[in-house]
Amino acid sequence: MAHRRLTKPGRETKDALGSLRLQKQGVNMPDVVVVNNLMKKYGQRLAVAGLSFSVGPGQTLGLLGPNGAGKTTTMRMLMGLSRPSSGSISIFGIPLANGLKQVHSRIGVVFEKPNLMENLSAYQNLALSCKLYGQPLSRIQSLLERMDLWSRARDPVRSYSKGMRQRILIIRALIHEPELLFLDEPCSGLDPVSSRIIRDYLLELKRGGITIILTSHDMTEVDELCDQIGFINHGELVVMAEPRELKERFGQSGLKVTFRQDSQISEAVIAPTSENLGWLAGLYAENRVVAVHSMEATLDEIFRKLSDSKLGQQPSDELH
Ligand SMILES: Nc1ncnc2c1ncn2[C@@H]1O[C@H](COP(=O)(O)OP(=O)(O)OP(=O)(O)O)[C@@H](O)[C@H]1O
Repeated sequence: MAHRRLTKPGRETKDALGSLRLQKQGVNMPDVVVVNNLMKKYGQRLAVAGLSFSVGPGQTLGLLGPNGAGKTTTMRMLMGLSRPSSGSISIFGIPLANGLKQVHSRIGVVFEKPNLMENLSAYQNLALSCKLYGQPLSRIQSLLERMDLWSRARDPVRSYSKGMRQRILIIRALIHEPELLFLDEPCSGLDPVSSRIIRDYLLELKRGGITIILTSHDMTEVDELCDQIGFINHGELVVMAEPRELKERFGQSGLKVTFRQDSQISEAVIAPTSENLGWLAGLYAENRVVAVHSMEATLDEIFRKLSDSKLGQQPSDELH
């Protein structure tokens, strides 16, 4: 099933699709989320130390960082579940300090902990959400089919696996066709099949123009889904950039060289320095090269680099 455009009927063509068209034509649309100098203290502990960033319409931002970096604390403040110690958040141009009421119907939230009604079936859980948001029950079947769960729709949620629960949570967050979706580690601990179903669905939503903010430890997921990556360490935003830009700036591309050594085949991964290229030229001259493959820097490698505390303390204007 093709997911319907994630805006209220009637606004569909004018707002969301129109916005995307305008973006493509180079007309700047207002940011969906604007975060300014956001801080959160737990007693003396500074969990979030002054984050500022914005997310444009239709963008997917991934918040990355090591354990304890402040990602979930940031998400909880964005979701309106936790009050910032200082700083501000505005969503659709409306300050969150005024309460969630004005933006509630336009955002979808997937909490880090499943909070489904265990004794009810997936269908009943989703029917409750439909009633809450004034949505027709007819939406449920197509969403469950899309997430490959229709055959289990009448089973109680307590009999579901973790991956199935997660898919239900995502459907529930989308039942009212929000324009902005928050996901805290959407595929954490899921098998590749469940992760694939969820990621494919998120990619489909992206194509429909939804704005997404997610946290993740999975670099493949972030690389595939995110237009921007915000790397947080010690509660600070170390860098905010496109995945491609991160790889160019912080990654080290390399060459994998397969060559003959004595009567054996050996492999070496080398950085493209002049010394290494000289060594490679020598191998070519001796007709010992079997294959050379270029290797792109991975986000995993960059994650390790950025988690380094010294890099985390670089002045922000060098990195932003
Ligand atoms: N309710 C709380 N009370 C006290 N300290 C907290 C609370 N919640 C989080 N913290 C602290 O705030 C800091 C940031 O935690 P947070 O959960 O935001 O990190 P994270 O980046 O989401 O980590 P992870 O990747 O492990 O989920 C940590 O030092 C954590 O111990």
